[in-house]
Amino acid sequence: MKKTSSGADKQATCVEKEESCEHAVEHGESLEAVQSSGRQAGSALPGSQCPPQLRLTDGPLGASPAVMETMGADALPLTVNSSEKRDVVCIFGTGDFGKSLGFKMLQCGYAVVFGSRNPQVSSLLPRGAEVLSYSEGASKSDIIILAVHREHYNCLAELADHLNGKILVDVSNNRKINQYPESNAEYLAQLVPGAHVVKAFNTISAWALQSGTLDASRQVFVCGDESKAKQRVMDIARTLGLTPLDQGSLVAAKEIENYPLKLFPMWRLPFYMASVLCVFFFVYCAIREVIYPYVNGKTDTTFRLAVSIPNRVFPVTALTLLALVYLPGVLAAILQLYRGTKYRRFPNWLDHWMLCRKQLGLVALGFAFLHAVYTLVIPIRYYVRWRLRNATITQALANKDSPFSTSAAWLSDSYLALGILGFFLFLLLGITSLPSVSNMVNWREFRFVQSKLGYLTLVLCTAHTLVYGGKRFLSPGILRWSLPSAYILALIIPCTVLVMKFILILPCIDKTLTHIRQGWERNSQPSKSALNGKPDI
Ligand SMILES: NC(=O)C1=CN([C@@H]2O[C@H](COP(=O)(O)OP(=O)(O)OC[C@H]3O[C@@H](n4cnc5c(N)ncnc54)[C@H](OP(=O)(O)O)[C@@H]3O)[C@@H](O)[C@H]2O)C=CC1
Ligand SMILES: [Cu+2]
Repeated sequence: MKKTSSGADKQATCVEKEESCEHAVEHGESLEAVQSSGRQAGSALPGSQCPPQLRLTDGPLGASPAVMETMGADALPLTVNSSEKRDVVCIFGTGDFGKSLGFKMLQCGYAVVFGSRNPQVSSLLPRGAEVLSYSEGASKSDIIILAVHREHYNCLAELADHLNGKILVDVSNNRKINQYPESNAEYLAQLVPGAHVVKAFNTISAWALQSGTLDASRQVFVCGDESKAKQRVMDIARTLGLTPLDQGSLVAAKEIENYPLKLFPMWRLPFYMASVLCVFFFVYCAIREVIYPYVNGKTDTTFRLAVSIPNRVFPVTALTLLALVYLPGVLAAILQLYRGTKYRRFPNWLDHWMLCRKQLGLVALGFAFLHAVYTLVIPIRYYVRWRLRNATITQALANKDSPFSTSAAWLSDSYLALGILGFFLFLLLGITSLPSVSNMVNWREFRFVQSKLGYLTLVLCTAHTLVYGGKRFLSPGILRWSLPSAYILALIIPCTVLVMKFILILPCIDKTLTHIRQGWERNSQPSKSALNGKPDI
């Protein structure tokens, strides 16, 4: 989310955020959907990738004596047509990032001029690039990419005259989060006030640019105060086959600089929730299925710790996590109904929870997958084969046969069918949330899959667990030390979510909620806090 400084801006951001949340809540899907529509808008245009491979034999600026060695045979620059006039881009700094970016730009048809402290000794630069001093390089282009560390920006103050009116692209990163009071881009803007500073490319690694493995990091977050300058940088990013995302004014640079330093920010909460659930259910099942039999009958059932108990913990965790994907949407809807307006911020914890729903869903899918694998090995387990054999022998010795029970067959088959269908839809949800797939579907399709199919998955998986309980469900015999089976606990959150959702879609409640989401407010007086831009919570 864009960082803004003024109160009015803050309000705009707040409303914008709630708009997104509102959509998300309305349809119960992940906010990723909201982001995905932005992604689509900013995604690389078809055909904006590097042009067909035609070798450049000579730089557009003429082969200067400073043209350096090649970066290897496969690193030869490729371009459209050497006779075509190409944009000239200047890169300051001939380090790892400068070289890799220059190489990629040459490949994509740009003319590249490097600015270096020592143009004569810079080596291993891509063929076709010219190397000049900083001031000479700056005079060749009106767009200059600074592939230099922030610590060395002070030398740019001397070049201020050469940089006036130019677009300066800051690509720098820091070693620590919030290392300096102001962002590197803002610091640069202070050093060279006459230039238009744009922050971009800091989330792309030099290695990815050079090796072409850009799958993981195609997104380029761009921010700057001058919109034309920003547009030009975004055009360059598109031409390089990247996906530029406009993050607003230069104030956003601080957040953009922190991105590469954050380790899985959106995955932390899902992993934390999953770990807590796993540990809790593992200990719970161990008490019921290992410690209880030992205390009561001195039976050693520790072997259950390897397969039986994990195969209880995984499905129970998967189902609880899946319900936790849909719980914040329901809570947000209730909050909006209670407040009678959508123009108030959700509490931070709810906001954060909403934002990591996609990750929560994917972690849940991982556990569901483990449950499927563990279930497949059940027939080859020694314990299971031993029990089957024993039951058969006992029956044979007693000369008895067990009558076929249609209801038991129905229960077992419905349990399996619900599980298989639930898992299939779960997989479908996971696949459609991948950026490569979500970029291919439109906003309506994405919403349909993540919301309608999502709830259907939750219904099927909850039903799968209910049928598993079957007739034993409420029999007191399944209590051990008054503890019910883990699957009964696992049903609490999913059933609560489904009941709440069911109430929310009742016509009378749904109508009010839809009104609120369309901007209607119960108290017609505008909220004071909404006017001065302060969050309510
Ligand atoms: N490496 C990466 O994967 C990424 C790097 N970045 C950012 O790109 C910038 C450059 O990184 P990288 O190329 O890895 O760094 P390097 O250390 O490899 O290169 C930095 C370059 O800065 C120039 N420079 C200018 N003034 C000085 C000085 N006083 N002392 C030393 N060097 C100076 C040098 O070029 P010359 O000798 O030609 O003047 C040097 O080669 C950094 O801000 C970094 O945060 C961003 C994303 C990824
Ligand atoms: Cu199951």
